[in-house]
Amino acid sequence: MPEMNGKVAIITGGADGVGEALADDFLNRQAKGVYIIDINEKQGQETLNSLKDKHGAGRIQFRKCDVRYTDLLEGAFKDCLGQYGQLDIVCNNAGILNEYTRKLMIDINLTAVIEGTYLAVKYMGTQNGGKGGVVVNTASRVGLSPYKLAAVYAASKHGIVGFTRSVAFEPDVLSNEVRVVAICPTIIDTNMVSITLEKGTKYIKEFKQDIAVKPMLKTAIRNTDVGQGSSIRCYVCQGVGHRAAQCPSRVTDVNHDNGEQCLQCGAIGHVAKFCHRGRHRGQERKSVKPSTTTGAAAVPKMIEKDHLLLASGEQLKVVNGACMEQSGVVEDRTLPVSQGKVGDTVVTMLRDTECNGIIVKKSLEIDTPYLRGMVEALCVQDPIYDLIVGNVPGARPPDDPDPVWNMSEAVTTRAQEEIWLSDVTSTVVRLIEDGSANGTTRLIRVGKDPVDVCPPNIE
Ligand SMILES: NC(=O)C1=CN([C@@H]2O[C@H](COP(=O)(O)OP(=O)(O)OC[C@H]3O[C@@H](n4cnc5c(N)ncnc54)[C@H](O)[C@@H]3O)[C@@H](O)[C@H]2O)C=CC1
Ligand SMILES: CCCCC/C=C\C=C\C(=O)C/C=C\C/C=C\CCCC(=O)O
Repeated sequence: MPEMNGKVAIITGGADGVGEALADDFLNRQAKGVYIIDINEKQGQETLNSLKDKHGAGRIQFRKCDVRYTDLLEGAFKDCLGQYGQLDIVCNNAGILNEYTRKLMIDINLTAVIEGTYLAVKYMGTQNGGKGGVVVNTASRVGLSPYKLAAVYAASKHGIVGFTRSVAFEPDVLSNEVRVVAICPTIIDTNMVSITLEKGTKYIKEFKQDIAVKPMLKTAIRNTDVGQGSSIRCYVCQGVGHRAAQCPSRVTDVNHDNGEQCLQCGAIGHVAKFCHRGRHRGQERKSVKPSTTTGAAAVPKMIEKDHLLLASGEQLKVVNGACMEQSGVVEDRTLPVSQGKVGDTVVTMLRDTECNGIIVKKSLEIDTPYLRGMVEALCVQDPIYDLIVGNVPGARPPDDPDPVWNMSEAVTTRAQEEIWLSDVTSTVVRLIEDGSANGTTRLIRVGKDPVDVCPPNIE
């Protein structure tokens, strides 16, 4: 994939599991160099050799280092820069799950991630001779909500999430042109799972009961030999005897070329979340028609798996399938979900690239990090979020919310309003309660266009 072309990445905890898979993926995407840091020398050498066999010797390095020692970690950063002359991406990924060694776990999972982030700013920052770059901190699903079977681990991951969300907007970090993001995966069948269930927690029985009632998680670890030690197992295909880096099934996975049709640009060979064509040109996307022209036919009736079933019978994929549990409950905080305001009401909003309109419960004016001003909107009784901002003119891309937007200070100056509204003046729309017996909300189009009332049963 071209976007990694010529980039150099450091990956901590890269000898195994998620880090190893990241290394392999970056190399497949034509990264210029991947520099693996890991405390496990034997595993590191093994991974180094297998990645060299696969990708060639010059593009992969391994350095034994315990991330808890910041001076040693800094030595590795310097060595990487010496080897490749540049650094563009830092993945602070090393982590453990052991509820019996609490301080150690916080040191590795949280403190080392914090130090690794500041080292990344120091060595990639534009004010320090670098070209800027990206920091990717590996948190977890349990960094976003409580997890009673691994409380200290969950605390360390909550710490990563809180730190990442804060440091990303630290003035020094912004001015150095370093982006800082976190990833929050749910359970992945790496050695971490088998090791944890062997000696990292006393709640093995509870964990097994937990996953037994969660089909998605059960699938994710379906072949883990709990308590059988750490035999080499591929977490991609679940097969024994090879690692993810050597997994034959990864070839298509890495290229995202599985014959599926992209909902954004219509092309075959990639899915919407990997679509680059539509990325900053939301208006070209064609998965959902603009709201006011669709009327009742486009009103979502119910969620079925990862689709909205429309009254017309049409099915629309509304958000990434990964966020839909089989129960139909949407719960994935890794989506671009933010707080926003509709009038004076604080709402949870989703910046949804699979949608071309705006969906609100009731709205006159919105104020969010992705879009502000009067909007044309589809009114739905129970949307999956109070406010969904699709690919309407003026909407910022999901990975580029307004960095200075602050909910508590969300006030609009007249000058700002004019700028924000410049794109939408032809169809300024008001949502009103029509006061009819059934309480139906109607869309009333005002502004430059003649007044036009949408079908009454739009809910
Ligand atoms: N496996 C899972 O279900 C999930 C894992 N994660 C996170 O993903 C990250 C990677 O985990 P996995 O690949 O699953 O585990 P893993 O155990 O397969 O890999 C972790 C790597 O980190 C290295 N490491 C541990 N302590 C270190 C230290 N002090 N210094 C340097 N390297 C060290 C290990 O040697 C190992 O190679 C961790 O931060 C973990 O918390 C997040 C969500 C789910
Ligand atoms: C208590 C034993 C946990 C063993 C799992 C091993 C590693 C997990 C690493 C994580 O980061 C955890 C990710 C997800 C949590 C696992 C199950 C969560 C069930 C969460 C839920 O209730 O949906």
